[in-house]
Amino acid sequence: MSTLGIAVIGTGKMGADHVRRIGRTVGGARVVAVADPDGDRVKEVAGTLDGATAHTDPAAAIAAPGVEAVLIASPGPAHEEAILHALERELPVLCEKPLTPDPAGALRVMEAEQRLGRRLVQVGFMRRYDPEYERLKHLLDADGIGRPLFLHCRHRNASSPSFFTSDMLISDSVVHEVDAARWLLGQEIIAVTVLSPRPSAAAPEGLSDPRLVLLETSGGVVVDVEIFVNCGFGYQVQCEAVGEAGSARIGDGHAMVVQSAGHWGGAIDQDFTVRFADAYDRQLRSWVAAAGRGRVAGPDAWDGYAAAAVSEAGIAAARSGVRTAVELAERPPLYG
Ligand SMILES: NC(=O)c1ccc[n+]([C@@H]2O[C@H](COP(=O)([O-])OP(=O)(O)OC[C@H]3O[C@@H](n4cnc5c(N)ncnc54)[C@H](O)[C@@H]3O)[C@@H](O)[C@H]2O)c1
Ligand SMILES: O[C@H]1[C@H](O)[C@@H](O)[C@H](O)[C@@H](O)[C@H]1O
Repeated sequence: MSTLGIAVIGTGKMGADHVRRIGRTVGGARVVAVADPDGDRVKEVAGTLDGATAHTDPAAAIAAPGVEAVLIASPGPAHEEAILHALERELPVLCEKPLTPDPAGALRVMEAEQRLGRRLVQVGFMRRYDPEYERLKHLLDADGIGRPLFLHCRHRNASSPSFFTSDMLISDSVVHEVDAARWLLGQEIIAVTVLSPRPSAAAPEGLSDPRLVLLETSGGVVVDVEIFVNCGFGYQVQCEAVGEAGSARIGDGHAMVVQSAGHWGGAIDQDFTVRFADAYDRQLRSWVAAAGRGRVAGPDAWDGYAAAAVSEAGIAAARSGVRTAVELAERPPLYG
């Protein structure tokens, strides 16, 4: 079997994690080039690889010999440029979420794909590959709890990175719930309302954390998302679907409950790299298999665009305090 040569763009926390996964848990692929404007960082990551070239310019990594597919893990605002370089070379892409922070950038990515006449971009909405989310999706698809009415979601991070902004609570964090809700329900999000309580004392100065985000769907379902990125105690992603004939809940993380010395309890994951380890592996395996055939199989640029349009409405709603409608372009036939 031939191995797929991958360029990894951005070698920070997520990029380095993907590089490790490709080496250890994903067969049929190898990293042949890495890029990061931080020269020391990119050399350090390249040093863990056998024969990969290190670049400070993403375009040079994408054009490096042996590159057949591109994995983008740079910050959101840098995604569009790297995707367009990859599409110029007709290379399959796995781009970390968000596809782009704004819908205008996502539309340009879709235009480039439409010029090529095929989909080459997959967005890293890895929750679609999480076994618990998959089970919930199967239940809803099988009408297991009747017609859905609510999704109650909690998304908590132990702490936020230094570069995190109030807008990013929506465009970088809640974007996962936006995609999960669209996928679980098979409906678009049509309006967003954001409530911002008094910030937690643990939130960095100026960060509006936590927030409550209300999403309304085209099918009349209401999705509430508590986003709290400095909760202090760990990483939690929970979702309860309530339907006309029952409810189903995932993300309680009760893999093992210990009872000892007059107490009961278990551990809370501290990080997404632990909670979603399986999902990242399965996402990568699926992308590598499809990319080897020159295709993509998972969430596509339309999904990235729709999520960016909801983020834009959510950011406006948070600033105005007013329910804000989502403006969505017509879905091009390529994404039908
Ligand atoms: N799917 C998930 O659960 C998940 C988890 C964490 C991060 N992410 C996403 O992964 C991406 C990276 O996040 P991170 O946490 O690794 O951030 P990070 O800050 O740890 O790493 C980003 C890296 O990109 C580099 N970089 C900056 N500009 C660049 C450019 N123009 N081209 C290439 N590299 C550039 C930085 O020097 C840094 O090394 C973001 O899109 C983020 O939203 C996804
Ligand atoms: O970039 C990260 C990542 O997407 C995590 O999955 C999410 O929980 C964080 O809130 C976000 O900042």
